[in-house]
Amino acid sequence: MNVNENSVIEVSRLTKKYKRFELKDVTMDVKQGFITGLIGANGAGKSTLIKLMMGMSLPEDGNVRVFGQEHATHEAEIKERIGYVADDCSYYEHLTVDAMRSVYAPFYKRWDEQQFGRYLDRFELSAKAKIRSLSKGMKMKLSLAFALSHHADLLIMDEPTAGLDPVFRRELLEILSELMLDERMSILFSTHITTDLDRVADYIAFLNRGELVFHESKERIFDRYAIVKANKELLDADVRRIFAGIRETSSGFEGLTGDRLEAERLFAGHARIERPTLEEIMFFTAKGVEAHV
Ligand SMILES: Nc1ncnc2c1ncn2[C@@H]1O[C@H](COP(=O)(O)OP(=O)(O)OP(=O)(O)O)[C@@H](O)[C@H]1O
Repeated sequence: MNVNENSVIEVSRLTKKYKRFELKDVTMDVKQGFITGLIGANGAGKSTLIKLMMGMSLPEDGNVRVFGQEHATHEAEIKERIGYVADDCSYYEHLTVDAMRSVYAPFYKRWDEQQFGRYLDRFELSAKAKIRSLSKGMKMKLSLAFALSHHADLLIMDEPTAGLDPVFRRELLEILSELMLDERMSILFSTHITTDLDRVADYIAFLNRGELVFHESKERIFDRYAIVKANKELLDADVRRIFAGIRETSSGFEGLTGDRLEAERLFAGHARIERPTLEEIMFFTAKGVEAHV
């Protein structure tokens, strides 16, 4: 596979099988200098994909390159350059924040003690606090402080906003925007709170039941997708085929299409055609065309 100069992560035809779940044939990249949001409902496979990207689990098929290299041969160099926030934020609970720092810091050549101190202050975390005494949100902040204190080139966060109050969620998004002022920085974060991405993401990758539905720039997604609202009589078999998901009511229907131009042609003057939110794209795609409400 050719290494794309502009991608920090490239995954190609990635497949991972669990007993009751399969991540199927996923090909995508994470572009350097941009924020990529990974969206999908609970259980869609976001953490599975991130763990494969991190080299923490091995695929049945396909391959992963980070900074153009493979984990099998360059694990230490790759890890050094990634700031990782896991979904479970697992630490040695009996340690203090400071003791945890002395376990964590030696793994990173570019560990920056002052930077870590600044983040602890910013997040109002005490170095003396026992980790077990921290709330879920505070542990997430601590995890972020660690991830941001070794001058990583790539930040990967698995559901960083889950369990956080709206004030800190907004602060996190501000931090991400600050980080992006360094144009070499790249960020991938997964979330099912899609409103977080409306503001900051440049690219969106959408996983549904283990399959990549799209990976495109946010502008392109909103150009391409549309919600059509019309009377039920217009919903014949021919029309159904343009929808990724349909919600029917007693008199009308709402449908999501990935082909706005085709919808405008078919429904000219007979339907309302609106711009969907990411949440609506997720909802309708997960429901599919057979859904009735
Ligand atoms: N180690 C494992 N063994 C077996 N099944 C697993 C394992 N890890 C994940 N799964 C299953 O794979 C599916 C996808 O899980 P995953 O955690 O990747 O989803 P997710 O999109 O991150 O969901 P959430 O938003 O709930 O965290 C789930 O059905 C989960 O039960």
